[in-house]
Amino acid sequence: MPVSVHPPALVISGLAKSYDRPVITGLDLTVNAGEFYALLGPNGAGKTTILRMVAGLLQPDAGTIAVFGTDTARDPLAARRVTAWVSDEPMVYDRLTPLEYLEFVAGLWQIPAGDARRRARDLIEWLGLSQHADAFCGGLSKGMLQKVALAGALVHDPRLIILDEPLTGLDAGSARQVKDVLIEKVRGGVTVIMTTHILEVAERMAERIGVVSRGRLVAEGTLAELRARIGRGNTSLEEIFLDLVAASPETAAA
Ligand SMILES: Nc1ncnc2c1ncn2[C@@H]1O[C@H](COP(=O)(O)OP(=O)(O)OP(=O)(O)O)[C@@H](O)[C@H]1O
Repeated sequence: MPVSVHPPALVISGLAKSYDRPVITGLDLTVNAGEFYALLGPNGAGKTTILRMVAGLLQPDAGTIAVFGTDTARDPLAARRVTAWVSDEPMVYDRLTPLEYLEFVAGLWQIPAGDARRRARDLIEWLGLSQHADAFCGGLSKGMLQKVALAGALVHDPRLIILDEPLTGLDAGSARQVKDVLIEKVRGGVTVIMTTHILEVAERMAERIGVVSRGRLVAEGTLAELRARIGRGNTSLEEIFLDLVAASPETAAA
């Protein structure tokens, strides 16, 4: 099948994954290029499992995932080259400074040393880490490490950024910096998909919102579309979210 000139950033079809029981059960999801998309859902709904499969860290049992038209099973490296994955558990090397860590990651992507140093310095400044650029990561707070991990994920200039709960544990200032970086990226044409339990963040930042319940997408749309779907005007996202999850057949079956 020929690949379209402007494929969506992400197309998931019929995705399924079981652990000791089915967790993702036939998920279809499309995110357009350049979109800011928020994935919401109750604890255990399967959001992290979905994103880990998109990032190539977990093998689906069934279904396909295409990133900018590239099937992640057929050409995982090409898909990873354009994707950034930011886990909710930042993992960086304790005995490296943020600057060294970013240069190391850039090296893995075979970015020339001079270029790597420039990108690393820019990201460190952008995320307000300049004061800590030369301290060992092992001595940084969790919030700072989250920002270092985010910088590490951005160093190869990905076109799709996938983040799992990127704002949890960040103070107001750091959360602002991370939000600004993501908004700036979307303005530059990058696609951002993130999970969040902070509904206000989804409401303010995301162009479209997907609600996952028990491994399925139970609703999707702009805030206005979700409001219209539950038939109530001027309702908060929190109320919409609770209504949608409660009304989903998966919840009713449970
Ligand atoms: N490695 C694993 N082995 C067995 N079960 C798992 C594993 N990882 C996740 N699960 C189960 O899969 C389900 C979905 O988990 P997942 O972490 O994807 O949900 P989530 O929507 O990201 O939840 P949260 O909002 O709490 O982070 C949960 O019931 C979880 O216990």
